[in-house]
Amino acid sequence: MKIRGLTRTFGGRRVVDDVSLSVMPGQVTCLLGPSGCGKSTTLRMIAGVENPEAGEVRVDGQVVCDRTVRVPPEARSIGLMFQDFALFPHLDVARNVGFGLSGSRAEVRARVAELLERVGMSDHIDAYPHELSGGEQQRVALARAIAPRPRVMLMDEPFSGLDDRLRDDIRDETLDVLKQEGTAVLLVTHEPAEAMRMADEIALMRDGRIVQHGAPYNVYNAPADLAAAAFFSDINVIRGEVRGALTETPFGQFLAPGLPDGTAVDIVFRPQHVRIDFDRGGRGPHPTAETGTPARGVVTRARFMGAESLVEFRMDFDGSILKARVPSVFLPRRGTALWLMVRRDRCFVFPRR
Ligand SMILES: Nc1ncnc2c1ncn2[C@@H]1O[C@H](COP(=O)(O)OP(=O)(O)OP(=O)(O)O)[C@@H](O)[C@H]1O
Repeated sequence: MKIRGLTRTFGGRRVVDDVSLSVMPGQVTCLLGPSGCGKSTTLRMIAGVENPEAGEVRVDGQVVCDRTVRVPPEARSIGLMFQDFALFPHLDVARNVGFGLSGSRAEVRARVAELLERVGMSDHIDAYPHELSGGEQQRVALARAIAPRPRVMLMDEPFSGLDDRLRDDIRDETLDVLKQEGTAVLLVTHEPAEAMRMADEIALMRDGRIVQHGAPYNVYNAPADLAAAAFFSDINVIRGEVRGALTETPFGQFLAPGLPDGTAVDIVFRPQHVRIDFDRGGRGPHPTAETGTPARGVVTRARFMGAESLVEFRMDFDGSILKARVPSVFLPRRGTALWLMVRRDRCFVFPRR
């Protein structure tokens, strides 16, 4: 599936602004962004229930929507799975799944049986939706959505109604089924963890635009800007200024390639890339190439989180607060002086906006 230049305005505001992306068969792209950034509107235009002002949608190379063509939603070979896209309450599982299928009764019955087997619901073929748990209903909804073999599946927060444990299982199972079918999947979510778990590609959306697009690893480890970094985790920010393609900070020098002298920059790093070490009579550990110069801070808060501790420091150099995530064998007391170092290869330098 390929979309190009999709644009939609509501009340004079461009809620979707020139959005382009493509999803290959058997691939999952997550449209990730905060509430209200235009994700659902994008999906609705692809599905055909909302009309774009500009742009084009292609499924398998065929135009299903542009300035002149408007293929109706049911003829686009697009399946939908939305959180509130309920099963028909008055139909049993078999008839829910077979609802949109054409062919002889025997063919429909065979396809329904195959799909229910695939999603592990064969034992519930005669059940009605109210007799099923949320997870079971979701499995049936998946079987129903893939029954007509759509080339594209659009999913809008489809797992948000499920509790955490179940959600992980259903996500993985759903992905397996869609990959086996070779469906191109576009999944909308506002949860970075969900996107990273499910996506081959993440398209990060903000204010109606795609601000970054790439594999989860790359989007997480090479964010396009400060907001993109902050969307995936807590971040620490220290300020600097560029001199000779470098910026000097209490943690040592950082490269600022391509930025002219005098540019104000934010040096950004995630709490898990902070190392801590003991105070040795007012001195810290030696600087290293990996972690640069240590800087001293005093613990203002430390929380035990199971696998790790979240520790906050007030830094000696300017009184600012920095956060560190460290293995939970460390749970320093409030008021303890410690030395912080940051993984230099995990810091991002952005011009300040
Ligand atoms: N039919 C409509 N009329 C007017 N404004 C609309 C309409 N549909 C959406 N909007 C506005 O467009 C913006 C984007 O909405 P959209 O539902 O696409 O965002 P979203 O990123 O999916 O958010 P959420 O995750 O909360 O659903 C919002 O400000 C919303 O209020």
